[in-house]
Amino acid sequence: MAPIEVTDLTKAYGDVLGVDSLSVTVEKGEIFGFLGPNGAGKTTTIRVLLGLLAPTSGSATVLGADVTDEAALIEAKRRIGYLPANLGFDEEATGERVLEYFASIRGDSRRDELLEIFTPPLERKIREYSTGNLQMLGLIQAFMHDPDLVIMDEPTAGLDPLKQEGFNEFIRAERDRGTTIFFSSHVLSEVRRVCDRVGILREGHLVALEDVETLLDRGGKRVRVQVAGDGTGLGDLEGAKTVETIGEEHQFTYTGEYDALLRHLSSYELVDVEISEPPLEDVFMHYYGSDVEEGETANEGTETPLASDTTEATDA
Ligand SMILES: Nc1ncnc2c1ncn2[C@@H]1O[C@H](COP(=O)(O)OP(=O)(O)OP(=O)(O)O)[C@@H](O)[C@H]1O
Repeated sequence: MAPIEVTDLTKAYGDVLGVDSLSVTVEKGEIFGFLGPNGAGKTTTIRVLLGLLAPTSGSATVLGADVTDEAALIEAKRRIGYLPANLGFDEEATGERVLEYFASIRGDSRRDELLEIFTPPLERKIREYSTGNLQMLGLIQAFMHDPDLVIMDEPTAGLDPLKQEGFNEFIRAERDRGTTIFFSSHVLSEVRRVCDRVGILREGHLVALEDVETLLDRGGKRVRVQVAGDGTGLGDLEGAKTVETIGEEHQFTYTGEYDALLRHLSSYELVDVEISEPPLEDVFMHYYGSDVEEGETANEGTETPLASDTTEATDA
């Protein structure tokens, strides 16, 4: 049985469907990114998987335990790590005390190793912690008992770029040891760097389930061309979108075959051609279409938040 199996899962909050008929399976030893804008249903799914919310219909299992079977779930949770969106640690406790508390429940065989990667100030009280330090403490508690499955809600929120890279390297190494990792994000670039597969959630529905390469392919390639003389008609090609001319350079996003592109370009006198990975916002537009507002997209190479708010909804 796969570490996470979700079948036709629906969670209703009164009239609002947090998740609607969601089916997804996460295989052993993969990093699975659960991507979606605010309100898509990511936190709802995660909370159902941890037994913190009861499904309205459908089913879900984690490490073979039905999430509605309390005894089985308690047993399974010994081998699960969880990083919630809101950590809720005791404000008056020190970081050290928080880790001791979790160690007493589940163990801490990998604590020292984790403290070399993530460096929260353990002697300080939680109320003095910065967002990034709190997140690092949360990551340590999620991994320190050497779980088989780790479920994380927005794990890199608040981490600086260096720590984010440390996190990426760490979870790749964990995956290589056979750990299964499931995490939610609204940042495409983060998911693209580390995940094997991605599920894209929108308004409670799974709108895509892809490996990362396919996800990027669907966004197309970015083509930049400079020609000697007149470039009229450069973007008139099936599969070419968002054609624009900036100075001497013609740019477009291309989702067709290379052959057709090269044949088309060869009819011009080319000065320079660059074909690169799609800007993240093109991938984003492919899946989210009209929901994207202008201010929510970013330039290539920068993070593309689906939205800026990462607050976790509370239970009904
Ligand atoms: N306690 C609640 N009561 C009523 N509606 C809720 C509750 N929690 C979530 N919802 C609704 O369920 C839907 C899914 O919310 P959820 O928090 O799961 O989304 P999310 O993808 O995690 O969003 P975010 O990125 O903002 O954390 C939203 O429409 C939300 O308003």
